Amino acid sequence: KRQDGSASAAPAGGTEYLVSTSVGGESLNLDFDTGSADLWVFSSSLSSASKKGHDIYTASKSPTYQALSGYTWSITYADGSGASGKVGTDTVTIGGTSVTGQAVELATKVSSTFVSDAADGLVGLAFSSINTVQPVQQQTFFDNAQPSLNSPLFAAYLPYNADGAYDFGFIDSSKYSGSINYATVNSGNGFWEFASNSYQVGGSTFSQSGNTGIADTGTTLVLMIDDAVSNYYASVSGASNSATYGGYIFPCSTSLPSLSVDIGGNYATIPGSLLNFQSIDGTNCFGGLQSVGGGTQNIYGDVFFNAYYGIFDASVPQFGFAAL
Ligand SMILES: CC1CCN(C(=N)N)CC1
Repeated sequence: KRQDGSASAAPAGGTEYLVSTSVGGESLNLDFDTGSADLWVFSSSLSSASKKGHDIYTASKSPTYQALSGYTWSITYADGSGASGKVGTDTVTIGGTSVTGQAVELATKVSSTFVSDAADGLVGLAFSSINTVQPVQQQTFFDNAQPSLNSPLFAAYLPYNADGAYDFGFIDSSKYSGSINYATVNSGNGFWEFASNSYQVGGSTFSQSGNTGIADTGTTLVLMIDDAVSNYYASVSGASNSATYGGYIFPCSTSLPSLSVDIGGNYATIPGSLLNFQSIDGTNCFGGLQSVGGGTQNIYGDVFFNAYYGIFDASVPQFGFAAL
C-alpha cells in the first residue's frame, strides 16, 4: 500500500535515538519507545523552565489540531521519570507515513530527567492496551498507520554510534545479514514480549526457564534477572557491583564475553564489544548489561538493537530479529 516509509533515527548521546517527526506541521525530535504506548510532546503549556532546550508543540499554531476536551494522560516510566497533560488529535508524519487524527498527548508537566534529556517527547510503539489516556484509551501511531501500510509491521535499525532508522510497512533487506528468526509475541502485558528461557555467557549456557523478554527500544541497556547479571560478571575480571554507580563496573581494559539470549527458541548474540556501555572515569567502565531489579521479565533494549535489526510484526503478533 501507499504509506510505507523509512524515518532516520539519529543517535543522541549514548544510545538514545531520536526521530524528526512532524506534528501538525511542527517538527519535533521524538524518542521511539516500543515499551510504552503514549505519543506525547513538549507543549507550549509547560513552564518556561521545563521548555528550556526543547522544540515545543504549539497546538494553536497547527491548522489541523482538534482538542479532546476533558481528556488527560499521565505516565511514569520504569526509571521513575514521568509526564502528564491534556490530549488532542493532529496529523503526525514519520518518514513517509502519515496518520490523520492521531492522539497527541500535550505535556503540561514533565519530570526533570525529561527536561535535561534531548527528546521533545515520545512515540509509544507498544500495544495500545497500555495507553494511559482517560476517559477513552487511544491508539498508537503504528495501530492507526497499519491499514495504510503494505504489511502491518515496523522495524528498528539502531546501529551503535551511527544513524539508524525506523521502517514502517516493510522489511529492509539492506539493513541486516543472514536470516530472520521470529518469536511468537504474547501481548497480554502490552509489550512485544516473548519466551526467553535461557542465555549464554561466552560458551556457557544457563537456564532461566519460564522467563520472558521484551523488545524495548525505549530502554538503553540490556536488563536481566540478577542471576544472569551475576553469572555474566563472574567471568569479567575486576568486575564489581557498584553502589556508587548503581550497577556493575569493570576495568575498561577488560575484554568482555559475549552474551546470547534466547528469543522464542533462537539465540541472539551480543558481542562483548557492545557490552561496554561507557567509561566512568577513564579507568572503570559501566556495563551494558545490568539488573532488571526483580521479576522474570528481561528487557532487551538499545544495546540489543546495536547488534540486531528488530521486526515488530502485528500480523501474528511476532518479533523478528536478524544480525546487523
Ligand atoms: C517494562 C518497562 C520497560 C521500560 N519502559 C519503557 N520502555 N517505556 C516502561 C515499561
